[in-house]
Formats: sequence, C-alpha cells, structure tokens
Amino acid sequence: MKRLIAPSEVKGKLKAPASKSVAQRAIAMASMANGHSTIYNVGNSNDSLAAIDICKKMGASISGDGSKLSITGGLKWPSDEIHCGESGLSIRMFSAIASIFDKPVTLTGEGSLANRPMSMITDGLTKLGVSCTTNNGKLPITVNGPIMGGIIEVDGSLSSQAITGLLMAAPFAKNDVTIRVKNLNSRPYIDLTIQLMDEFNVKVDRQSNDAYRIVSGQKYSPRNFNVEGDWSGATFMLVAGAIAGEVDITNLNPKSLQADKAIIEALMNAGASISIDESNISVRKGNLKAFDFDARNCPDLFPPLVALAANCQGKTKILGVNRLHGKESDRAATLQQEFAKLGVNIEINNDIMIVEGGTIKSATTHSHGDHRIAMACAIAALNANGEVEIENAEAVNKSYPDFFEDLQKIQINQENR
Ligand SMILES: O=C(O)C1=C[C@@H](OP(=O)(O)O)[C@@H](O)[C@H](O)C1
Ligand SMILES: C=C(OP(=O)(O)O)C(=O)O
Repeated sequence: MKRLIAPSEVKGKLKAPASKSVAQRAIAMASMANGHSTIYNVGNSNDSLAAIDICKKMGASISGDGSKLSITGGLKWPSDEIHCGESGLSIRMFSAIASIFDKPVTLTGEGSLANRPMSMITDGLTKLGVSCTTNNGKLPITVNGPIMGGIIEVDGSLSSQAITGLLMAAPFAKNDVTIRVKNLNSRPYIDLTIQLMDEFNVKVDRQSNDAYRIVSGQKYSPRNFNVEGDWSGATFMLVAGAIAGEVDITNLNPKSLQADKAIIEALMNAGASISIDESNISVRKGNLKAFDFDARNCPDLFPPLVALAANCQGKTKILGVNRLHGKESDRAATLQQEFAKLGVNIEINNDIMIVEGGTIKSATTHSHGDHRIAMACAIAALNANGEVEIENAEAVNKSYPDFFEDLQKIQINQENR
C-alpha cells in the first residue's frame, strides 16, 4: 500500500492505541495462569495477534476480540512449530516459555524477524540447562527444556527482550533462578515485565547490581487486566502536535513504566508546549530548537525523535544508535536513508545520531517493512514543502493498525495510492 500525506495543520483529540508491549506480556501471563482471565483493550496490532496465536498453539483457550479477550490458561507442549509473525518480543519471550517443556519446540517467524539476531535467547537459556539450536543465530530456534535453574550472567546490551522471557519462564524452573544482567539497556522494559509479573502474582526479588532472583514453583494467578494505552505509538501524534498544530491524547498513563513515556522530556527540551494530567496529554506547537537526548533505554523513540528533530532549529544529538541494528530494519541506516530523501541530513558518529533541522522536501519514501519508519515519514510530511509518499505503508499494522485513520481524525490530508 502507498500512502500520500499532504502538508497539514493538525488539530484534534485521539485515544492512544493499546500498548503491544503490555498486551503481549499480559496474554502470555494469563496463558500461563491456571484459570480464567479477562484482558481488556488488547487492540488489534499484528504483534498482539501473534501472541494470541502462539498461546493458543501452546494450549491456552482464547476467545473474544481486541476489546475483551477471555483466556483460560494452562500450557501444554505444542506438537507444531510456533509461528511468531514479525514480533521480536514474542519470539524472545515465548522461546523461554516454550522451554518449560521437556520436549523440543521450534519457533519461527516471518518478514523482518528472519534477519534479526536471536543469540541473546539461546545464550541465557543454555546457561539455565535448556538445549537450544538456531540457524547461525537466526530463525528458526529450537529449544528443549526443562529449565533447570541456577545463577546465570547474561548480557543486556543488545536487547532486553530475552531477559523478559527468562524472568517470565523462571517460576517453572526446577530450581530457583538468579539472573545477573551486565550492561542492561532498555531497562524500563524489564521494570514493566516485573510489574506485570507482580500483578499476576509472581514475585521477582531485585538484588543489587541488576540481579533478579525468582523462587521456583510460584504460580501465575488468573485475573482481570486492562491493557494501558501505548506511549510508543502515541509519540508520533504528540510530535505531530509539537511541529504542526495542537493535539490532545487520552488513554495514556502518566505514571506508566513504559519506556517511551520519555518522549515528554524530549518534547520539553525541544521547546514544545505540553500539559499533562491523568486523563489527557496536550501538546501544542512551539518555537522548536535542537536538543540532546539519551535514548539508550527507549530505542523505539528514535524514529519519532528524528521527525521532531527535523523540525527543530539546529543539530539534535540522540544517543543510542548501537541499539538499532537489530530492529525491524537497521533503523539508524533506514532513518538516514529515508530522511535524506526528505532533504534532512543525518550523521552517525558511533553511538550518536546528529539530525540537522531544516526544510523538509516532498519525496517518495519507503518503510523498509518497519512500522516506525512509515510513521516517522508520515509525521515529517506535515511540514514538508509538498506531498510525501510512503511506500509499503501497511507496515504500521505491526503496532498501530489505526495509524492512518487517526491521522485523519486530527485533520491530516492524505490518500491511498
Ligand atoms: O520488551 C518490549 O516490549 C520491547 C523492548 C524493546 O526491545 P529491546 O529490549 O530489544 O531494546 C523495544 O525496542 C521493543 O519494541 C519492545
Ligand atoms: C522493535 C520493536 O518490536 P519487536 O522487537 O517486539 O519486534 C518495535 O515495536 O519497534
């Protein structure tokens, strides 16, 4: 699908979509709990749909839709291969969960997932006694549990997602598990995992220096759970308000542990006008200037931050480029490539990205199959000197299927090509 976005002034109010990070975790935990859970507001992102399919394959009984999902948990060994769609979180989380069985389980995926690194999964699981194989560090992965447990050290510099999986599967290990994490990045995602485990009644004991101890034999309890709104998707709309008008967003929890809530700090540093209360975040266009930002704990903010920085006067510096190679695309390189088409110069200097704000040109861009690149190009189009085309725009379905409908609601002129 091709989408054409015209320069537009934005105005309106939107409800943030469901957080796929929260939804995927909640679906997994409800599926591990013996008994009946209801999960509200899961949404319809492809990644959350992938998590639902995986849990069904692993024996959970799931019915309902994006607004209300009924899950009767209790996992069984899946005789078939597990297909994780394009979700990095799902494959890394469910590889650990599939290791609770004493028979082999093969997990695979499609699209961009085929090119993403998986060695961080096998590294931790092997240390906990699971036999694992991959195709030279890529898909498919085969795990053969059970998880024995023990004290292990893992590296968290490339991704936190495998650590989320290890934490979630640890109560099923034969012995207690202690995970010591070196070089942890994306820390808020681990905090989110531990918060949700606690809500499903499994305790993680945080020790000093990034060590986490999980007592074996704890059981997930079924519960009714509401998935909060997605700061990651909403950031694009908040940036739209900051560069091109005014936007109000509801369904965002200001006390959320989601990493991408940090967009607020970036918007403030850039000089946008923001007001925040429990039920509404309001952003208005400001006199925007370049800013410095550390995105090592919130790597998904790079694409919206680049759209923001392109509209700021001066050179914005964003730290954390090394985290971006293993995403849906090599995100630093794709941002550089696509924004060059829009006339925006991006330099990469080791771990730092430098974005030079200025005039944004009309151009045809491509998502590279990466939802956040499609959304960043769409937002950059708002102040362009002509229309911006986005090829392969359907990539947004991975996290935010209603993205273009929501753009319509805030009066952005667009059409399908
Ligand atoms: O746990 C999660 O829900 C996620 C963790 C992050 O990945 P890394 O830990 O690989 O940085 C983030 O980029 C991804 O979109 C979602
Ligand atoms: C990297 C992302 O997701 P995942 O790793 O779960 O595929 C993302 O949503 O930007």
